[in-house]
Amino acid sequence: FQAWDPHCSLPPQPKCLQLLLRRCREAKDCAYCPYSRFPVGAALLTANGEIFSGCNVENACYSLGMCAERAAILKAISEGHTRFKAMAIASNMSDFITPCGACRQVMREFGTDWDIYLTKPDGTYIVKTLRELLPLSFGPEDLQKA
Ligand SMILES: O=c1ccn([C@H]2C[C@H](O)[C@@H](CO)O2)c(=O)[nH]1
Ligand SMILES: [Zn+2]
Repeated sequence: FQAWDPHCSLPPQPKCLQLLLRRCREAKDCAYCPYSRFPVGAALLTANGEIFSGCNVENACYSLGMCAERAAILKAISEGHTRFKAMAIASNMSDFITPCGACRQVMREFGTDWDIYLTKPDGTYIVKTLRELLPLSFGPEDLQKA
């Protein structure tokens, strides 16, 4: 199922964006977070128009918990997708949810000019590029500079 026209380089169109926003809210409802009771959902739009979602998955060994954003990226990579257009993130917080530093770095591995939609439960959102979320970042290209 193609959620979005892969030949178009513009941001997700309204219909696709609504789907991306819905998919991150649905993923949040799957969160396994008995320790923090802080459910998060993410939905990742690939360059060919597919959506991969993820939720946070915690563990009795607290440090082994995984964030929703990385769960979505790991699912997409594992199914052969490495080019991403956008990610939407949802939580139950009254403010816009914003990804942790570890997730920003993992997102950055796959480019700096894709869009991250930070949402609130009331359905409002703000959009930031990865470059805005992680300025002066270190990435794969930098390894060639030594
Ligand atoms: O952007 C975020 C912020 C937090 N969490 C998770 C990690 C942990 O399971 C819980 C509380 O930090 O929320 C995410 O998945 N994504
Ligand atoms: Zn994170």
